[in-house]
Amino acid sequence: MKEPIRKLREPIDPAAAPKPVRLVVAALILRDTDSGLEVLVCQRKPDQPMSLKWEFPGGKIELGETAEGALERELNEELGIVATIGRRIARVRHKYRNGGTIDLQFFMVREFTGSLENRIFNDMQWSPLERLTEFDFLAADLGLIRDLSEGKLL
Ligand SMILES: Nc1nc2c([nH]c(=O)n2[C@H]2C[C@H](O)[C@@H](COP(=O)(O)OP(=O)(O)OP(=O)(O)O)O2)c(=O)[nH]1
Repeated sequence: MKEPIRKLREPIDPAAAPKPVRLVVAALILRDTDSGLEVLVCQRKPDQPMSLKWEFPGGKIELGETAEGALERELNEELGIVATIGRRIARVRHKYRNGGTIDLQFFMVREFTGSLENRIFNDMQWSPLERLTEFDFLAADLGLIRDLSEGKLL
């Protein structure tokens, strides 16, 4: 027998409702040097949430965008480049302590046009893969940072 539809007595509390998962894309922009591969790392500003932590450039996927399309847009906004988005290297899900969950996809970028310009970050640096653990990265990135620094992914 079908359950009758019951009237909702309690008002819905928006603060108690689960937050939707945020879909985020980020780029491992790589360059070859005589001493090996380097990747571009970026530091969040002091007035941002999770201030001064390090991350890879990127951001949230907007409605109607593909992951690659979103990343191309973010890299253009943040760094002033037109990037060719390469293969996806990793995907992680992470629950931050504020209750927000992110689904984070990392893509490789080996080619771009334009010159890198720091438009939004506190700082930006090229890091050899084996030195990535010296940066204070966002918690969701830590597994990837360990694997990259141990030469496991690239
Ligand atoms: N771009 C980027 N974001 C990351 C990384 N790791 C990680 O946890 N994130 C999180 C931080 C942010 O909460 C979210 C990216 O959102 P965003 O770049 O569009 O905006 P935002 O920092 O202002 O974040 P928010 O306050 O809107 O949550 O993903 C990473 O390596 N790169």
